[in-house]
Amino acid sequence: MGRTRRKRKIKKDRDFCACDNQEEIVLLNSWLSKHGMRRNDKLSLAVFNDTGRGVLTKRKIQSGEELMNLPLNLTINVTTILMDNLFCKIFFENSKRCLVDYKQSISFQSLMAFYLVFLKLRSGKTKWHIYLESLPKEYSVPYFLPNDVKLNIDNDILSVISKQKDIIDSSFNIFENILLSNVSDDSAIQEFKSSFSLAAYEWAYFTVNTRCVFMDLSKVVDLKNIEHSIINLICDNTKISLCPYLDMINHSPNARNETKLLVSKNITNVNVNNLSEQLFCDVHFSIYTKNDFDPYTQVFICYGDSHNLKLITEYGFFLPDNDLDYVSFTFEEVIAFLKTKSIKLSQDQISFINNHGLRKDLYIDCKGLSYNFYGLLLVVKYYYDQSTDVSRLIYSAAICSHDNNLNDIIAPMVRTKLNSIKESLDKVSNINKCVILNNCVELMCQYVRILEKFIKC
Ligand SMILES: C[S@@+](CC[C@H](N)C(=O)[O-])C[C@H]1O[C@@H](n2cnc3c(N)ncnc32)[C@H](O)[C@@H]1O
Repeated sequence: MGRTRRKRKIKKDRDFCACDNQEEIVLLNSWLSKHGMRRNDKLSLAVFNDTGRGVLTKRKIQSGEELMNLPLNLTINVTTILMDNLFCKIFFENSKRCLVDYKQSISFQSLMAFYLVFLKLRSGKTKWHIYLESLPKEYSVPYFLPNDVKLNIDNDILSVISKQKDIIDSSFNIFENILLSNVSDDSAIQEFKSSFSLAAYEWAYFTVNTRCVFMDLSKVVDLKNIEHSIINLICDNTKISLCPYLDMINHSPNARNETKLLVSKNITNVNVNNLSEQLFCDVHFSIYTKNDFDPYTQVFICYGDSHNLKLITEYGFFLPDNDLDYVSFTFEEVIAFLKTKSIKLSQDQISFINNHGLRKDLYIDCKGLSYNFYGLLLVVKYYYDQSTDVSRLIYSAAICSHDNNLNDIIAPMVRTKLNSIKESLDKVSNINKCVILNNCVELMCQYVRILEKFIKC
């Protein structure tokens, strides 16, 4: 094949379509360079067939290369919120003593989401406008599934959605109340008060959920002496940040990368009252890869070791053949099943189970029973067996965790779960598929494979 034909063939086989010419990306790129972002010049944005929008390298990247480097001022982090006086007025110009009444009552993620809704409403009046316009308009997490579709998806997925809903609803209510008791006559805050909605907050919550990166600023900023700051509202830590462009990189479980905070001047432990934009021009957030990437392939980072239940419910995507997937059972479910087989555990057995922490982490994965599930069943089967030392068996369970006698005890329960997942799959097969539902179906099929393999063993 000649050079030109080879080039043409490579182009034809490509699994992506460049998107650097789209208006919002052109604007994003020039906004980023204007504000001092330095990025590896091999990188550009593209839409990939399998993963959607992501980062492409046009030339070979080698392990150890920096992918990009952002001045702290170009990321939305805890200091950005603290320095935004108008936003802070929401809490300070208030008939309620917000810092006292709502002390440690919201997560930092919720506050970030509230701040994003505020920025979004301010549109062209803040420097973040172009960045916000480049964000996805919607997210493919099951949280957004219609209620009638939710009826037939797996319980594990439903339980995550319900926890997300609790957090979102309760923090939304707190922010609504804070806005109601705000007394500022600033027109921007007035406008925000009348337009703050659950739909906007949900979008912002999942923007933060799917795009934030870990960023520890505790060496640079003093986040301990915070009596009069809105950090008082936070019940967890503030170590997450939104990083434009860096948040365009998709996940691969095989990727390895590291981030660093590069501080060129002597900036340490700055008091939250002395923060200034200027100060942080000299602090940069850098990410470099520990992988090699071939020309015209996608550059990935790893968001952390994750099973598909987490990837689907928190990020809205699915990885095929994910060995980390498992089907979980609750202790109560197992006990109820044993009762149907006339197996009732004695008080001694229950105490042994509690003392050895065997009530939790009961699951089956592609390798079989989890360590705790194996241990629990050992207690069920051998606790009163004179010839067996259950404690010793549990400690050697990590090495020897296959015992058909144990698997047989719970086989009927596993079969019932398997059949119920299959029934749900049958029901959803009649519904028009969307990306979200497809992801849920993929996970349920993965559960079926895991349970079928267990029963066959
Ligand atoms: C940090 S953002 C990455 C950029 C994003 N694709 C975009 O267009 O803005 C994370 C989101 O990208 C998508 N994503 C990341 N890794 C993926 C993968 N391996 N396969 C499919 N989608 C992925 C998911 O929607 C996830 O919530």
